[in-house]
Amino acid sequence: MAKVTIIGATGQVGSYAAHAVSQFPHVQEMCLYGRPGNEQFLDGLAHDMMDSFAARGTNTRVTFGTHPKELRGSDIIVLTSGVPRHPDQTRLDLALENAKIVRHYAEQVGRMAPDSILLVVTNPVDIMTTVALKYSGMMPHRVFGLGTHLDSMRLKACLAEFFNVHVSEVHTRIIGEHGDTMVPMWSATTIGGIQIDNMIGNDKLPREEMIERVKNSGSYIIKAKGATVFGPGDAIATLIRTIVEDENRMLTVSTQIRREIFGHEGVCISVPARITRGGVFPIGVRLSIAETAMFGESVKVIKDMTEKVCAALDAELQQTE
Ligand SMILES: NC(=O)c1ccc[n+]([C@@H]2O[C@H](COP(=O)([O-])OP(=O)(O)OC[C@H]3O[C@@H](n4cnc5c(N)ncnc54)[C@H](O)[C@@H]3O)[C@@H](O)[C@H]2O)c1
Ligand SMILES: O=C(O)C[C@H](O)C(=O)O
Repeated sequence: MAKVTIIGATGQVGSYAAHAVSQFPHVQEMCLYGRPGNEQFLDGLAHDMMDSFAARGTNTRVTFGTHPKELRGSDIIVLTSGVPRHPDQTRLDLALENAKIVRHYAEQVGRMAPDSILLVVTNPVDIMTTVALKYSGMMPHRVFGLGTHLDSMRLKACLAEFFNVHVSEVHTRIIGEHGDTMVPMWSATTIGGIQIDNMIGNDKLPREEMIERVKNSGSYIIKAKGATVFGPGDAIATLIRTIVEDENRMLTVSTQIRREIFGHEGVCISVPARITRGGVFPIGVRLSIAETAMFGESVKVIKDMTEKVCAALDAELQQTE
């Protein structure tokens, strides 16, 4: 049984994720957490969710609050607080502003629930995962980001459509940045268990266009309806279910990588990882030459921005001391 807390529960992604996660029988308590001043909204959200649970026959207890003590006893915390991008912005444009918000909550989590597992959703998610890891002081296997799990699902949907099969027949993953330098792992892509290069019709697969569609999916949806909600919310729910039910699945999430298995270190970036009730553990894999080069590019983009952001946060802290 688990207590799951959503920080940023008043937001679009936070509120939908809270509802989606509450359906799992192992989730005993769902705590809706937000900034002071948002109590009335959180109260309303809790009541609305309880009505839904009565209709669905869900037994999860809903609590809410804005005081850091609410974080105590959490097994899993999902951090969704932060500003979302406008259609003309990139995710990286949000880095400095959101890093301050993530640092604030990471410090609270580190103090109140250091043994929990912290899932970071706030964008740019890879950089925010490093910020959360640094300022929470938690163990690396206990802090991870949604990363390219959502992008992998988006590619999966494109491939299912192209080959006209059920999505569950498609296995694929995108590694690297949740952003423009993401790296499709065609070498790990199968349809009904058959390596994609062996599928008849594969020569007509518009690979470049598909990856462009995945890269632009977030901004396309934001332009059309203001925010991406169901995609990220259900991607979050899958990860939480994997942890609470100790499924030991191998998914692609942002986690701190180690030089000995990836040749790079000092960043959180998406790689295949084993996800259990005990945390998230990156798995070393052999990449093709092209994938290795693209992954190196992705590491560089994330590393440069992470260093800038952490330097700015440290400078700000020194000024206030
Ligand atoms: N990683 C992903 O795949 C993914 C997917 C969707 C959204 N996101 C990111 O999640 C974040 C939230 O998106 P959303 O659509 O729910 O936005 P939203 O505007 O609906 O919600 C923002 C939430 O953050 C809180 N917040 C905003 N500024 C704050 C501050 N200064 N201090 C404390 N809390 C603050 C708000 O109260 C609210 O709860 C954004 O950064 C967005 O880019 C990431
Ligand atoms: O694109 C965004 O800004 C939101 C999120 O990262 C997404 O990919 O849906």
